[in-house]
This record gives sequence, structure tokens and C-alpha cells, in this order.
Amino acid sequence: MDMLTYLVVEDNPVVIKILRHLITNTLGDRMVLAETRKQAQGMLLDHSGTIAGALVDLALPDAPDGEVVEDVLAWDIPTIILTSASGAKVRNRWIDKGVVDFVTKDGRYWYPYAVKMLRRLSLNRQFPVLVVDDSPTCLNSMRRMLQLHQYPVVEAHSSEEALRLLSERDDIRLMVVDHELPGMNGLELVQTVRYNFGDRPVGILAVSGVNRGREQLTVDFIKSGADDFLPKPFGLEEFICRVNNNTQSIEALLKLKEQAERDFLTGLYNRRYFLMQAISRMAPQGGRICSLATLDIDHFKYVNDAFGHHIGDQVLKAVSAEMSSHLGRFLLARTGGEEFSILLPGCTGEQATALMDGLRKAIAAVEIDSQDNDTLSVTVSIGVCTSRKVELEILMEQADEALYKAKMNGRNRVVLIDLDKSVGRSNSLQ
Ligand SMILES: Nc1nc2c(ncn2[C@@H]2O[C@H](COP(=O)(O)OP(=O)(O)OP(=O)(O)O)[C@@H](O)[C@H]2O)c(=O)[nH]1
Repeated sequence: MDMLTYLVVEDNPVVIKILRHLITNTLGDRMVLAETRKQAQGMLLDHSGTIAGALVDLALPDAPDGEVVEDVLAWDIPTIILTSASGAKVRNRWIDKGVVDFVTKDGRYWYPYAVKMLRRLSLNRQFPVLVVDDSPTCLNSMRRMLQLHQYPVVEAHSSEEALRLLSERDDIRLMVVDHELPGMNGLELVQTVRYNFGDRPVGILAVSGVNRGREQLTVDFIKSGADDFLPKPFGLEEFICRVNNNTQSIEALLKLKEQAERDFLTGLYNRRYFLMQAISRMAPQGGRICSLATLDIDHFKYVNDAFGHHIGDQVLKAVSAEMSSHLGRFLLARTGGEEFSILLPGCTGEQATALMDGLRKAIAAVEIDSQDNDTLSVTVSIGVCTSRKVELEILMEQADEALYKAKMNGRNRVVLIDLDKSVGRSNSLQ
């Protein structure tokens, strides 16, 4: 995420030091500081469009009763109060006025919490939440709480509508599901979602106003795949704490998934993911043509030996970037050290060969900084295999065979094996 700017309104030097450390060193973001209400008003005029969130003290020498909080809220900036004041009355008063959170400075652990909340507000914008409730009052109240915390909200009034929205939008990361719904109830909805969208990284927070049998309902929800359960009625803070916790779990899951699927150096998919995806993309083929290409950098060992491993890595990144920019619509992967695979469903041998030859030429034209005021370029050999009939394993095996021929015939070329024309026949393109 890009560097963000946060406004801190605070007059205590020790607190300022702690917050500066947490915001700039820990988060790597930018902090603009106002120590008085007057300074804060100036900052809002100068920076309001770029401020992602604000941490504001309630009592300042020129604003003893939270006047500056009202100033910041008037600019529609998500605001967290960080104060030595405490008590439910003052807390609720400010929550009602639209502050995102009210944090009391009564221990050092609250500072990292407040700063983490600031960062969350920006992260939340990328987390659409689907709220499923047939009561307009409950729906409105949850929507307001989520939007205050910057979550984009998608609404459904029934389970059927929720299921339709889920199949239309794969960006929904969290669902808040009420149990009492017309037709299919919330529990059945959770069961259906986990069954129909089993591998989708989506958290589910179940809510219910039913008192009788609540304990069993909670258990049933969790057993059916809900991640959390919250009895109605609930206040902003409890609701948002649960939502944020679930959001964080999904974020961690997405990160793990990304790490398991991607090659760390190039950012392309790894071999494991390529094989899994290729099998499922080829499964509904039913006689449809499919091509697969294997690409290998020529004399790559020499690049490493002559320029060093680090430059070798830069070459791998440059080749990957070129592949992504030319053929990003296809399934691309780094399937070996200096070997890459591309699945081209629907492409005939001629089409795939033409695409690969374009890629070959583009890669040869790339100049890579060799860090001694010079540049280097590399060529690649590509083997393509095409067929309407065979399985992935054979396609990969024969693409390797074509690649071997490309290497044997002098490298820097594309060789095609069309299994449906005549087994073993190859065309070479340079
Ligand atoms: N820098 C770098 N080198 C790697 C990486 N993975 C594999 N290699 C190197 O890739 C080279 C592959 O060399 P070879 O298989 O001998 O092939 P080549 O030199 O490219 O020769 P041809 O394929 O016959 O043109 C070896 O030197 C490996 O160490 C990596 O992640 N980074």
C-alpha cells in the first residue's frame, strides 16, 4: 500500500514522540502534527484531501472540550479520539457524533492499538462486506457502522439474493448474516455458502436477535462454517471489533494463499498452482484445441557465471515482466529455475507459435542493467505443443520435447509439435 498521511492533533510531547515512532517507523506512513486547534484548522485547509485518518486529543489549550474533533469531523475525515478522558457518557457522546473509535490513554498498549485502527481504516476500503438482513432498520444500522469504518457495503434482503450476489462478485470478503430471514434462513445460507463456495476466502459473522435456544444456534452456526456469532442488539464497538477480527483472519488467509501460489522472485504463479489450474481449465475442453508453451532462457548459466546470481535474478524478473505484459491474459508460471510455462486454451498451433514468436522477439529486445554501466540481453527458446485430445501431462511432455529441439537447432527460436497432425512433426520459427 502507498504511503498514507495521518493527522495527529496532540499537545503532549511524549505522546507525540510515541505516535511519530509508531506511524512513521512501524507503519512507514506520514504524520502531520497540529498542537493547537488553530494549527489543526490550518492543516485541514492545506491537507484535507490527502489525510487518510486523524488521531485527535479531546482537550487542547485553545479547545478544552473536543472542539477540534468537530472541526476534523466536518471535513469527513475518519477520526479516532485518543484522550485521557474516560467514562461511558463521554465515550457514547462522541461515538454518536460519528467518531470511528474512542481510545483512552490509560496504558501504553493503547497507542499501538489506535495507530493500528488508523491503518485498518484504509485497508477496510478494499474489503466489501455483504450484509444479509431483511429488516431495514438493522440493515441501515449495520451499513452505517461499516461505512463509518470505511468498509464498502453490499446489501441483500434474503438468502437467495445473497447467493446471487456472491456468485456475481468474487471480491466479497466478509458476510454478516442474520438468522431470521424469509425463505432460507441464515443458518441454511451459511451451510449453502460453505458448500457452494467452499474454496472462497470469505469470513462469515452470524447475528441473531433470537433469545430462545441461542446457545445451540451459536454452536450450529459455528459448526456450519460461520466464523463468529454476535447476539442482537449490539453496539458499534463490539460489532466493529468482531468485523475487524474476521477481516484480519481473511487477510492472513489471502496472504498465505498468495505465498503458496506465487513464485517469490518473479511474482508469477508457481509450478504447483500452474498444474492445478491447468488441469481445471482443460477439464471442460471436450475436443477443444489447446496449446501449451515451455520457455527456457538460453545460456542462463553463463549469465550467472559472468554477471553474478543477482543479475541472473534481474534477468528472470525482466523475462517474467515481458511475459506478463504480452500474455497476461493466459495462465503463466515459473515452472522451473529458468523455465516458464504458458497455457493457451483455444489457441491453434499456428496462433500459439505466432504469439510465442512475438514474445521471443520482445524478450530479445529488452536491455537489462548489468550494473557496470552496461546492459545485457538474453534470448529464449520456446517449445509449443498443440492438441485437441491429450491430457496436460502429455502436452507438457511434448512441449518439453519441442523445447529440446529448439535448443538443439540453435536456440532463440520457437518449435511446434502438433500432436493432431503427425506425431513428432515439428515446425521451427526464428
Ligand atoms: N540467478 C538465478 N539462477 C538460477 C535460478 N534458478 C536456476 N538458476 C540457474 O539456471 C541455470 C540453468 O542452467 P542450465 O540448465 O545449465 O542451462 P543454460 O545455461 O540456460 O543452457 P541452455 O538451457 O542449454 O541454453 C543454472 O546455472 C542455475 O543455477 C534462480 O532463481 N536465480
